[in-house]
Amino acid sequence: MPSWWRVSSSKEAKKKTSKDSIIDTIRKFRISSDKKSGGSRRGCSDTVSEIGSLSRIQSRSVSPSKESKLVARCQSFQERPQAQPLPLPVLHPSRMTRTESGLSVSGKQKQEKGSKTPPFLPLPHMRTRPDAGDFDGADSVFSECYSDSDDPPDSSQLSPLASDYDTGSRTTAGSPSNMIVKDQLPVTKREVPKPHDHLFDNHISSSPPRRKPLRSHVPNLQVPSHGAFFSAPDSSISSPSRSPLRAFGTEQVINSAFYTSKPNPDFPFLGSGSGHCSSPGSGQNSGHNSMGGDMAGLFWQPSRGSPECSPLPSPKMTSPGPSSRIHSGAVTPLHPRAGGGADRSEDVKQKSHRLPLPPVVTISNSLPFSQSNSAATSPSVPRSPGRPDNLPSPGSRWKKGKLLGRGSFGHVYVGFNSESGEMCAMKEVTLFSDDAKSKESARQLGQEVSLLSRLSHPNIVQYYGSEMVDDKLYIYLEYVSGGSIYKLLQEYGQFGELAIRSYTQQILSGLAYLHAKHTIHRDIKGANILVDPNGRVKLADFGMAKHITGQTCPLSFKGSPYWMAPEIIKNSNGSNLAVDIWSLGCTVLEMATTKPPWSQYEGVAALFKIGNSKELPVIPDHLSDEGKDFVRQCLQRNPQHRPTAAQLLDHSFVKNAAPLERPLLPYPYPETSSDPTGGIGHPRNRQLLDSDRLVTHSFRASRPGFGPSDVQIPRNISCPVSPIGSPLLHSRSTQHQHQHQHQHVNGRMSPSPISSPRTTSGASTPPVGGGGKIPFHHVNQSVYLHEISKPVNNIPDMFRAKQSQSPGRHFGGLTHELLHGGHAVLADSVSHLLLRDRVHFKPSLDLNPL
Ligand SMILES: Nc1ncnc2c1ncn2[C@@H]1O[C@H](COP(=O)(O)OP(=O)(O)OP(=O)(O)O)[C@@H](O)[C@H]1O
Repeated sequence: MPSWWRVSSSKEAKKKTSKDSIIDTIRKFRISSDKKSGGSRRGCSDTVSEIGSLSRIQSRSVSPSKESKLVARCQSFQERPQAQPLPLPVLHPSRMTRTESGLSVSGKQKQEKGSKTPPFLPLPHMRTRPDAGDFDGADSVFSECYSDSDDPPDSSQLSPLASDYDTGSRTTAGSPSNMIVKDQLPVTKREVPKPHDHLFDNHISSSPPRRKPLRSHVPNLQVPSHGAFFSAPDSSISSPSRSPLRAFGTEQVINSAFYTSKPNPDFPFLGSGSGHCSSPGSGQNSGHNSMGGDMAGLFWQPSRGSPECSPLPSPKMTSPGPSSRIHSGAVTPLHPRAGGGADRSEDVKQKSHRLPLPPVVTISNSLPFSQSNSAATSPSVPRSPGRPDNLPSPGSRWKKGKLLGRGSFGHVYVGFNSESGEMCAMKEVTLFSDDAKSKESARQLGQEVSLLSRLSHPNIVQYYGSEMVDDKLYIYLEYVSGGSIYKLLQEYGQFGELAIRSYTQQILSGLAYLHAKHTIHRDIKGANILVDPNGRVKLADFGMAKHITGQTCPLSFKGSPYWMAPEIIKNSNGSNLAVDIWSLGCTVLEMATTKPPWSQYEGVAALFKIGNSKELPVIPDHLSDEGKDFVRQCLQRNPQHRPTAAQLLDHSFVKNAAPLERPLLPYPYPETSSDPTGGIGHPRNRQLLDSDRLVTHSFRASRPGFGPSDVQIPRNISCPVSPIGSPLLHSRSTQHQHQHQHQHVNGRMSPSPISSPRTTSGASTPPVGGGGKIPFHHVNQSVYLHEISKPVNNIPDMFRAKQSQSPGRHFGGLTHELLHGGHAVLADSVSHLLLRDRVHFKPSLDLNPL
């Protein structure tokens, strides 16, 4: 590893050569480790994270001053052994230990010495939550450059500290207006912070960073009626502001930050220490390597075994690892448990003690959301009759089970409803009211929730709802038990082409849907893609997602280095949506080789290669010609030349991808179903099948990879939420219903793990009026995919029930939004449906959203 790539604390930087000093400065760009990916950032999420506790014993604790040693982990991928089929090698504990002073990494530890590697995984990015006062970017793993205009900060409201690591723009989503906390419960004045002092105010208190549970400060938090923290469309998510980082092209980075020993005065984050760069979504805990602006995360981290259990310490601190992410502005919310003391591997946990008790329901009837959006939850708003105060919220019925993983925001557990037998994934985030990081965490979470609450697609992890319990925020999500692609790669090695084709097709389906809603994921990579036991893929981690108002807008310097599109690095304008396509191409290579492209390069070198090089990454020979072409299509440096997700669905590489799921129901299934909600056999589902074909995209590309329009067998049709209700559903001929029905059943109707008969992922969605319309232009017609404005059927019954009891309330507030907010989208099938049945469409259907 190049000596220049050493990472050191700010203090040590002074003693270093000018070159190293620059590097330290670059660190402040903060590459947050990815959340889940075992890689880096959050590192090791999943159960591995817990295992990490054990690994810690072996890992060496490194004080911040020894951060430079962390660099050892940032080796080129080439130096690292390929992932082995067996899990143990991968699960090599990473040599990282999290201590009060920071993460310790035993450098290139003996991953190669797998045989000697203890069976325990390394500690995930367990990071001790630093005091605000300690937030000196250099040593802070969380720091993340806030470059994204998504979150334009109100500098006037930021304390020195806050502004310190909110160098960039701070999202307005977290603006006071959107984060008004209502004190609904009697509290002493001392306990109730002034509006401007409140965590959820957009104001960042300048008072000393005392860490008090949010609850102590905010007895009741308001939640928007729609349930989301913020309204995605209205939030700053789509803010055009530019991230400070954006001003840097690769060249700029090199010239200004890397090769220059002086911090660039134009970019505070470079010289002000990384303290300003804290990424809430950076997921240091998950091991995802995401860039929050800290270049320190620019390394491909070999994984111990799973992204969630990323061998890498926090990507931010060390390397971005497979899951390293660059958050251009987030503040990393460290979980109190980030210290690692409480985290243990799942196995260990099960052996050592019982699972955590279900969340205690001291329900605050509100969440830290915008008052403006929380009319329903406002004290002034009459509560639903039949719902007494303090009645346990729907979510409270979930009992917290085993730890699934660790993210930058907190921990994710299995949630189980002993009454209904349903399961979900519970993301537990402890919020504090007195520091900027908590505020930023809330903002980021709100952004993610806001987006997720409006999405409903079989290939996107479904959001169920959220609630505040004491000082903890619980976000309930669809439980995807298979882990991430990254984790699977680390545990079982590269995928076979069949799996790659299937997964890619599903990812594309999710992306097509997402893009149709003018939303960019911005962090597509193996670590953020979950897989269920049936091989169904679900896009997850929308912490960096962004809703855009137009086709293009300034690109934020966010993402995970190795998966980051060149236009982002070069700070050039382009189609935002195209960045996901680039990342998809990288993910395909990741699935084929276990590593992302250019992983042989480190840090800045990798960014430079990606941003300035004209060459294509190495495409493995074992990949079919179709696969190679697909990758080339995705990795076209000019974003305008990249096909859209919808178009790629017609690429021969994925077009005929065979479904991996096992048939769930016998065929033929009942013509009718007694299930009023529209079970799998419900007529509505047959309509859904029809809709699948109706929405068929007849895109015919001239490119080699885009084959003729064969009669396609719908894949991945098991839609948690069917597009029923869409006008399209009724326009299709019924002649193919049975055929589709059959295909549907045999191919994709398996229910998601959390689905009850009613909530089966294949359940249909009740017909609803079109809320938002997602227009698609066709040469001869415009097809509108209407958003579902009625409850989606893949929501656990408990939420459904509550919703009926207290429409508009949040505890369920978010759920409510999902159920009634009118944001669930019908276009769930847009993805795989596009491009299928060309018989009904003319060839030039342009699925690009307006
Ligand atoms: N819906 C889910 N089903 C199963 N496991 C999940 C689910 N969501 C998350 N996990 C697990 O929890 C880990 C952490 O989740 P996640 O990354 O979403 O947390 P986070 O706090 O949002 O982190 P970040 O935003 O930094 O990426 C993941 O790596 C994954 O292993």
